[in-house]
Amino acid sequence: MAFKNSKFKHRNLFQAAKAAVFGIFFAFSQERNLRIDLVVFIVIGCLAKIFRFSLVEMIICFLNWVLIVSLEIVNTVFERLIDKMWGEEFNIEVKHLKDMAAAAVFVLSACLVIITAVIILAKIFHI
Ligand SMILES: Nc1ncnc2c1ncn2[C@@H]1O[C@H](COP(=O)(O)OP(=O)(O)OP(=O)(O)O)[C@@H](O)[C@H]1O
Repeated sequence: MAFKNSKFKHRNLFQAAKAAVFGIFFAFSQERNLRIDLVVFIVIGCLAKIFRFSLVEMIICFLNWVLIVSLEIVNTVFERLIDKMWGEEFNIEVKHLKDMAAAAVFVLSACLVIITAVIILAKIFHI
C-alpha cells in the first residue's frame, strides 16, 4: 500500500490514541454543532436525573448521543474535504452531498429526541 512507509505513520497504539484525542478536541473547537451536542448531553443528563432514568435507559440515550457526535465529526471531515475539492462556489452536486451527510446526523438526532420523549412520557403516564 502507498502509505505503508509513510513518515507520518503512528509508531504504536499510544500515538494513535493521542492523535485521536487531539482530533476530538480539534473537532469540538472547530464545529459549533459539536458544542451544541455538549449542551444536549447536559440537558439529557438533567432529564435523566429528574425523571430517574434506569441504567439501561441512560445507556441507550448515551449510545445514541455518542453516535451523533461520531457522525457529526465524520460529517465535518466530509464537508471540509468537499470544500477543498470543489471550492466554495455554488455547486448543486455539493449541495446534494452535504445535505445527505447532514441528513445522517439529523436522523440520529431525531431518534434521540424521540427515545428521550418516549422514556419520559412512559414514566409520566406509568406505562
Ligand atoms: N458549495 C456549495 N454549493 C451549494 N450548496 C452548498 C455549498 N456548500 C454548502 N451548501 C449548502 O449549505 C449547507 C450548509 O453547508 P456548510 O458546509 O456550511 O455546513 P454547516 O453549516 O457546517 O452545516 P452542518 O450543520 O450540516 O454541519 C449544506 O447542507 C448545503 O445545502
